[in-house]
Amino acid sequence: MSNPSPSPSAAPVVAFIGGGNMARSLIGGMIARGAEPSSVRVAEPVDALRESLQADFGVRCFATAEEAVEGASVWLLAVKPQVMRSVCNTLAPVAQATRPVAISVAAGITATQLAGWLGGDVPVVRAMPNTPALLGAGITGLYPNEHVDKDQRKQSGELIEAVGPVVWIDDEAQMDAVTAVSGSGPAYVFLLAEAMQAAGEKQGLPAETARKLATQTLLGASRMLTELGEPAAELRRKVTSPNGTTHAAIETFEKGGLRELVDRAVTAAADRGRELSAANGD
Ligand SMILES: NC(=O)C1=CN([C@@H]2O[C@H](COP(=O)(O)OP(=O)(O)OC[C@H]3O[C@@H](n4cnc5c(N)ncnc54)[C@H](O)[C@@H]3O)[C@@H](O)[C@H]2O)C=CC1
Ligand SMILES: O=C(O)[C@@H]1CCC=N1
Repeated sequence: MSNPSPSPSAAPVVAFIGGGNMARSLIGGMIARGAEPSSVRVAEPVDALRESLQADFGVRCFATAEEAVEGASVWLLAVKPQVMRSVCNTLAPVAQATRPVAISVAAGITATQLAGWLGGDVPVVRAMPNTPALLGAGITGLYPNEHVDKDQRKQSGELIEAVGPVVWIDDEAQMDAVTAVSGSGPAYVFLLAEAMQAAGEKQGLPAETARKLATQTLLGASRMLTELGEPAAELRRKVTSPNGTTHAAIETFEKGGLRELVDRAVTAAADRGRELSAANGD
């Protein structure tokens, strides 16, 4: 009997350079959504990380970037910004010979820096995903440089869409704002969860009860935000009875300067992105 399904070889071979937290989230999301493990190759120097990626997802892992990129038309650069330059320099001869599209998730490192470090004129897509990608619930900002053609743009978008929606950014300078809002954003929510749990415990709740109440509340509120299509301010208004309990809490947040504090935190993250770029040179 003939097999009508398309051959797995139709999917591009993707080489991840770096197999840490972000790569794990992306790989986990891709595999859970049907990517063929044999089409994913990972370079990761840490033995334990290679072993766990191989065991958890069935992907092929290598100790060096040069081995991982063999036969890959898409490279996903997922190392720390501080080591990106040396990793790209190592791969430059292969990039020039094989002309892959290089997708970088590194905060702050610009497309011009990446293309230059890879030997010049390389198609580069800057991507800023976030760790909920692991559950297919990520959001990713994407910026293509001038060497990315229509097919590569489509291919990059489809690859990342496996782990959540994408937004294309026209002005690369805005990638630092994307990083500060959604790239780092999950950590802000986790901090809020920690604070709500601790406050609940201080009010006398057992730790596990406080954790359940805080986390399920964040889940439910996030679902309302994403599924009901109502503005956050309107949803907040509906919880807040005049002179009720929520009113007392919200007034405390407002008087304590929560909005200004969030603004300062997001500005600090965006500034740090720009510093990372400057610190790593041309
Ligand atoms: N963690 C997050 O929420 C997000 C991270 N990012 C970006 O993702 C990148 C990676 O961040 P994380 O995954 O959090 O860091 P991580 O430290 O968990 O992962 C980086 C991995 O790269 C490996 N590595 C170091 N040198 C290497 C080399 N020469 N070849 C191959 N692998 C090498 C390290 O052993 C490490 O496992 C960063 O550039 C960061 O800006 C972007 C969006 C969100
Ligand atoms: O903290 C960082 O620098 C990375 C980029 C966005 C999330 N984590």
